[in-house]
Amino acid sequence: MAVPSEKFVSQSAEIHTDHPGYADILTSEALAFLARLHRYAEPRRQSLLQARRQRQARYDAGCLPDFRVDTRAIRESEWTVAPIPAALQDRRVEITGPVERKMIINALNSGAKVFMADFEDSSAPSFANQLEGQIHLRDAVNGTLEYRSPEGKHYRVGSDPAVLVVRPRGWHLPERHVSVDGETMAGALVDFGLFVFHNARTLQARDLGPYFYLPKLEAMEEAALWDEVMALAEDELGLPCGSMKATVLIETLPAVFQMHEILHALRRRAVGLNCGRWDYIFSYLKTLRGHRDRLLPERGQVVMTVPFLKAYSELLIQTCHRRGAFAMGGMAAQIPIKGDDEANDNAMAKVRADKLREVQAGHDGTWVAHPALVPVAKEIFDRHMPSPNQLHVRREDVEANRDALIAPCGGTISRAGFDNNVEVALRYTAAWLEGLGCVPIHHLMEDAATAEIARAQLWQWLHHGSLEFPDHAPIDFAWFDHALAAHTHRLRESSLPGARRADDAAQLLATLTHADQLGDFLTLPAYAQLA
Ligand SMILES: CC(=O)SCCNC(=O)CCNC(=O)[C@H](O)C(C)(C)COP(=O)(O)OP(=O)(O)OC[C@H]1O[C@@H](n2cnc3c(N)ncnc32)[C@H](O)[C@@H]1OP(=O)(O)O
Ligand SMILES: O=CC(=O)O
Ligand SMILES: [Mg+2]
Repeated sequence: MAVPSEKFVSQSAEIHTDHPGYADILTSEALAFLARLHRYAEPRRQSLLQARRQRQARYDAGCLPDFRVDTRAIRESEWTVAPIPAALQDRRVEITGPVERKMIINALNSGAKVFMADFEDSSAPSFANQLEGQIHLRDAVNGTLEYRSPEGKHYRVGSDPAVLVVRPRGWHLPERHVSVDGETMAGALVDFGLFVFHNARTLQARDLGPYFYLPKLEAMEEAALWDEVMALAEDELGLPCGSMKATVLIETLPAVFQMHEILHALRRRAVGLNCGRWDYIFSYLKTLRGHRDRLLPERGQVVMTVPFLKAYSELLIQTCHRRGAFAMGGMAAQIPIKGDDEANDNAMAKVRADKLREVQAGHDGTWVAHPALVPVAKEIFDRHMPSPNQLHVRREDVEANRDALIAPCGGTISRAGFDNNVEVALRYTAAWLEGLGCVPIHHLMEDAATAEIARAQLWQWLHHGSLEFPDHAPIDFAWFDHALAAHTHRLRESSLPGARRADDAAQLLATLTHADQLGDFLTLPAYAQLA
């Protein structure tokens, strides 16, 4: 049913929506709060994004990332993060997922210690998705979240739910439906601002946060801006300073060289760092896009035991534990496979091996993508981590070695690996344009980060030229164009997620892959086409 467009105006914050149900999220007080956050943070956000571009220009000109000289004192002096709240002391298994009503209930009831409600990698940020997510989270915090499926199954949050941690969008993404003083707001501040405005006091009254995961940071100054935004919000909402807590995803290559600095910038509220391995691999590709000697092989070969990823995860553990913060592991891409026991056993064995590596290396917890994986990961962490965390594992054997962190990664590019990247990038982008931020493809969880790897690898392999498949056939644009046309046809004719947007996704992928420069984010041009 068509509903009239509503327009809310409050102290220069303007929002357009066709859904009357958003009125109790987009109250004039909430919009005024968003406007204050925007005015405080926007000039700095813009200059931080500019600093990213300047850094990348230096890498493109041949420089390699390294530890900072000007922040040596932070790395070398002794300090720790502020005490960590009781609710976050044991994070052995964290489930992540989009902010969809049924999935939130399932995640909260999954037996995981933490649920990361995701406005980021697993969300296609249509205004409807983001605002409905806010409604669902508000209902979850108020204890009223329920869902009745079309089959009549009734979903309700149980008595011992996971602790809620929210991941807003990264600093780079705009929210074009919200403007202040004629400027488009940052998606990050809209997600963060609406969540804290509606829930912070309720959570605080229950000694439960608000708690956040902060994605895609590249520098300590970006962490400092988050710290100040949270301090401003605490002040505005009457919360004690430092009551909002943050776990930072170390998922960009520049950030791995500033882990102490990032924790230091957030030290009154930092509780840990997380190995966001998929964006980290994407960032390795993007940061080193001009360096032919650092091409990556096909995605299946870039596993956590290759030298540059092993060095990253071990240095993260050492850094966190020296500072009294938790070192969270990351996401294995395997999900349960229905109707094929052998394939499912193999997938579960891969998840188990990944979690065993993490707990034995010293991680304090890990991520899973699906409720059926909670007991799998929990069993491993329970067996190898009897205490709530392993802050005592100091990993003093680990060396902060720049060359190890950017070590080239040997391997091959098979036709199947190339073809899989075309299929994943296409199908994910098409599903995203339909409003789905996470989809299973060939029994793997695919989200924005994994799709970024797929399309960045295609660009890298094609633009560095003279690469060959193992049978010596050239890896060239003719092969790419042919594979893209074949997958687009197949998707368009299917009933898979993304079928309706197959052609739009194909056009976007072709443009990005043929472009002279590797685009910063797939989701930026795609956002222009998202409803
Ligand atoms: C790189 C990163 O950033 S990783 C973090 C971001 N990525 C994620 O969070 C991944 C989240 N996972 C998902 O979205 C899903 O698991 C998918 C898309 C991969 C697979 O979803 P589906 O195909 O629906 O899985 P499946 O059919 O097996 O689901 C079975 C049940 O589990 C539920 N479920 C699946 N994944 C989740 C989850 N992450 N959280 C809560 N519930 C879930 C389904 O809703 C379904 O519930 P129901 O039985 O009550 O109907
Ligand atoms: O956000 C997590 C990642 O792996 O990327
Ligand atoms: Mg990520």
